[in-house]
Amino acid sequence: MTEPTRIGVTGATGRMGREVIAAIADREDCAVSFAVNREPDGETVDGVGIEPAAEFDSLLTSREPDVVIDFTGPESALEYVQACTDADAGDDTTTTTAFVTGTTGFTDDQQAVLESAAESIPVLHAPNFARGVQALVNVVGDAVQNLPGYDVELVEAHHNAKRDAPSGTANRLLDEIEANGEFGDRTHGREGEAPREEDEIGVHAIRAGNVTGEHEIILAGNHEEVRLTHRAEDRGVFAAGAVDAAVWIAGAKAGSYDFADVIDA
Ligand SMILES: NC(=O)C1=CN([C@@H]2O[C@H](COP(=O)(O)OP(=O)(O)OC[C@H]3O[C@@H](n4cnc5c(N)ncnc54)[C@H](OP(=O)(O)O)[C@@H]3O)[C@@H](O)[C@H]2O)C=CC1
Ligand SMILES: O=C(O)C1=N[C@H](C(=O)O)C[C@H](O)C1
Repeated sequence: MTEPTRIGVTGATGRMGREVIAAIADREDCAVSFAVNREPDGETVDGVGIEPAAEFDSLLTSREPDVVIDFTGPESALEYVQACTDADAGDDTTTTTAFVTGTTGFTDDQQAVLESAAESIPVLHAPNFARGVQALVNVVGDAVQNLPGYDVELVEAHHNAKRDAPSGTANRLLDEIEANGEFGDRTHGREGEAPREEDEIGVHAIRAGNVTGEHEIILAGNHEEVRLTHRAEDRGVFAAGAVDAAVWIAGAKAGSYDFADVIDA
């Protein structure tokens, strides 16, 4: 039997960190190597002790995880990926720790830092680890191409503690929409007196209560309407996808990967 993939978990007591630890516990092909947060208070998550994030670098060298799963924030994700690249000697003397991040809200510059880390270690970034969202990404371009001139609006809804808007998933879907049609500006929310521009894409971010994550693309014209909707019912769906990605990427070549690579493998 092959050795289980050893996974380091950041943001371990966050909404997603907890789900990731639970998802790892559900499987036999992987195990938690260590789990960190910034201010551990002796708490455990599913029996896993939480260690100080300040010790992340030394945990990388002492525990040698195959991969780190990160759901934190853009700045911290970059600090963690940098630590993984720094710990990698680029030869056989150290274990290369791959980096899987589901963190969203990166600026273009921050995204570039993630890309440059991928020159020395395997890095997989996905704004959404639900397989249904990947299916939605795959079909939305076709829908747009088949309905030229239709109005396109995107509505996403999340819990009231989410920081970034629009969501990372919304931005990914918008990129796909724009790559498949002739569009003008993205209009974030709408107010005032003028009707919508024919070619604008309306983008609406709802933040309320405990909503796990919903994305809907509306294509409307010619006295008809198509709605493509994904609704996550439980954060476990994201965690399961991230752990699939971690097991898949362990031992991969340095490079930049996304969740489609995992699904297509
Ligand atoms: N790709 C996907 O499928 C999904 C992506 N996400 C994304 O994952 C990220 C986290 O979401 P969620 O779990 O809901 O958020 P939470 O706020 O619940 O948890 C994030 C954790 O990250 C840590 N953290 C935040 N900022 C920093 C920092 N500057 N330095 C170090 N650690 C930090 C905190 O942990 P502590 O302070 O304890 O160390 C916090 O508990 C978001 O970007 C979200 O959009 C969410 C769901 C699915
Ligand atoms: O913050 C969240 O909760 C989520 N964030 C991701 C995003 O920004 O797209 C994915 C999911 O919708 C949940």
